[in-house]
Parts: sequence; structure tokens; C-alpha cells
Amino acid sequence: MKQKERLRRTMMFVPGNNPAMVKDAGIFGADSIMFDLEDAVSMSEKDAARYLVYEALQTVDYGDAELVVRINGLDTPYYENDIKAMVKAGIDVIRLPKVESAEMMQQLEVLVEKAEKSFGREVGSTNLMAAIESAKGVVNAFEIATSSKRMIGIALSAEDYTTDMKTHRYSDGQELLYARNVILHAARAAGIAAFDTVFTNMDDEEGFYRETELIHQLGFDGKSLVNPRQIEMVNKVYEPTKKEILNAQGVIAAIEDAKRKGSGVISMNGQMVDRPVVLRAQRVMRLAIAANLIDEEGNEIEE
Ligand SMILES: CC(=O)SCCNC(=O)CCNC(=O)[C@H](O)C(C)(C)COP(=O)(O)OP(=O)(O)OC[C@H]1O[C@@H](n2cnc3c(N)ncnc32)[C@H](O)[C@@H]1OP(=O)(O)O
Ligand SMILES: O=C([O-])CC(=O)C(=O)O
Ligand SMILES: [Mg+2]
Repeated sequence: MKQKERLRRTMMFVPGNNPAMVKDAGIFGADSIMFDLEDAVSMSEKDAARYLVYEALQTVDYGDAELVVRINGLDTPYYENDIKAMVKAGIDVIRLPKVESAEMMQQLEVLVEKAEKSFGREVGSTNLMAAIESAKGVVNAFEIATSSKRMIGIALSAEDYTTDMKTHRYSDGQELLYARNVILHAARAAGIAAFDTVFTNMDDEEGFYRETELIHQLGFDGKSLVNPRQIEMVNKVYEPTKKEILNAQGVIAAIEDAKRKGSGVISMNGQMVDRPVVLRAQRVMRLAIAANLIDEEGNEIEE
């Protein structure tokens, strides 16, 4: 069977020093669980958090979720121990915070490869991603996105970014428009995923929906989250609707019919259908299959 496309709509931060949250993080259905060793953990708890996450990775079953760790930055005394422990535990992805250049990712990659060799992990098995949290990071987004074959994505981190830009976050998100577009273009040009930033006001559901609809419209793969309640809201925005699935099936059937008749373009309900329309329809189908809405044959899956 063909491998399903990995969905990366929801990447949930879990404070690495909170045993209850670390233990239960798998029950909420996030596509990716991101254990945090960085800013959610105080200096005095850095070693305890690393140990807790290491133990959890050995003992807790997180199902199909992709397991990510946000390690401490390269300007701290913690990152080398973080890398060793997380590679030893077999983490899927290491997210480096506050990345400003390709060299920073390459410095990380050297240490990851060394750790893979010393702990008997397959070389290349640990994926990497970068969080972009400053003007310099945004300016260098494409070189960061293409810094290593291990890169699976880049993320905007708007709390630190707006601080660096001498502004703060507004409800309309105008202050993030440039960074979002640059990061998205860098990720798409590099063929990797683009993640939007956290939304931290848990009481503003309407604001959360507005932001998620915007980043979905722009083309982001998904979003970093801080709370399990946000997962369902993101999935609702990202899930292809029945109408979109039916339309995609119609497009694919129409173009196959056209091809049989020797043409690459056809009209469907007054709408021109050609290659880019077909590629988009195929993506809707892949997302619907990955989200278990339909099976490989295109039949609806009952809940
Ligand atoms: C700028 C940055 O760097 S952001 C990244 C770093 N920040 C973080 O990692 C913060 C992660 N999030 C949290 O700690 C919390 O969600 C808070 C502080 C934002 C809100 O906390 P609460 O108001 O207690 O959340 P809420 O009432 O919705 O919690 C409901 C349940 O979900 C659990 N939960 C909440 N957030 C998380 C999480 N991120 N991961 C796992 N479980 C969580 C709670 O433990 C609680 O479980 P329980 O019902 O068994 O007691
Ligand atoms: O990665 C994120 O969205 C959270 C974060 O560190 C920031 O916003 O500075
Ligand atoms: Mg940050």
C-alpha cells in the first residue's frame, strides 16, 4: 500500500518539566507532539526536564504522533546534553529555536550525527527543523530551509519575532504578514513544511479561528499549539469538506475522461479544468485519505 501523506496540521508544545502533561500528551490527537526543553522550562529545571522527556520516550506509547523536541538554543549551556539524550531516546525531529543562519543548523547536524553514531542509531534517522524568531532569521529563511537534507520544516515563532521587531502581536496579524509570507515561500521553494506560530490567548476562540483560517488560506501546513483545545479547531479548518472532496473526485474523473479523448483540458460545470486544477484536486484527495475521511478507493469512511 502507498504510504499515507504525513499530516502536520497540529504541533503541540508540551512543557518538558510537567510529568502529567508529558505522560498524557498522546491522548489529544495532535499530529506532532513537541516536548519543550527551552522557554517553558526554567533554568533550575533543565536537567530534570531532559531526564523526564528521555524516560517518557522510552516508556509511553504516543501512537502515530510524530515526536518532536524543542531543545535549548546554541547560545546556552544545555543544548549538547539535550541533543545526546534526545538522539539516544530515538526522537523523530529536533527543533532548534532562534535559528538565524544555515551554519546554526549545520552545527546542530554535526552533533546529531555524532550522537547517532555513538548511540547506535541509523545515521540520518533524526530529522531537523528550525524555528525562526528574529528579523535575521526571516531574511535568511531560504538558506535555513535548505541547510540540510534532514530538514522537514521551518516555523515562525512570533512571540520572540515581534519582540525583536520592536512591536507586539495584534489581533489582525498585520505585523506578521511579511514574515509569514517569507517563511512560507522559503519552505515551499525548499520542498519542506511551513508551520505558523502559537496563539496564546486561550479565551479568544474567535481570534484563534480567524488566525487559523488566514494561515490555511496562505498555505501553511499547520500551526504550533500550546493547548489541546486548539487541536480540534485547527483540524476543523484544515479538513477538506464533503463538497471539496466531491469536487476533487469530479475533477479527477473529468480529466481522465478528457485524456481518453486526447485532450489535457476540459470544462466542468462551466469551470476550466487543467493540470494545476488536477494537482490541487489530487492534494485534496491525499489530505482526505490521510485524515481518514475516505479510503484509497475514494469511498467515504463512516465515523
Ligand atoms: C512562546 C513560547 O515559547 S510557547 C511554547 C512554550 N509554552 C508551553 O509549552 C505552554 C504549554 N501550555 C500550557 O502549559 C497550558 O496549556 C497553559 C498554561 C497555556 C494553559 O493551562 P490550563 O489553563 O491549565 O489549560 P487547560 O485548563 O485547558 O488544560 C486542560 C487539560 O489539558 C492539559 N494540558 C494543557 N496544556 C497542555 C499541553 N500543552 N500539553 C499537554 N497537556 C496539556 C492540562 O494538564 C489539563 O489536563 P487535566 O484535565 O488532566 O488536568
Ligand atoms: O514557536 C513558537 O510559536 C513559540 C515561540 O517560541 C515564540 O513564539 O517565540
Ligand atoms: Mg520563542
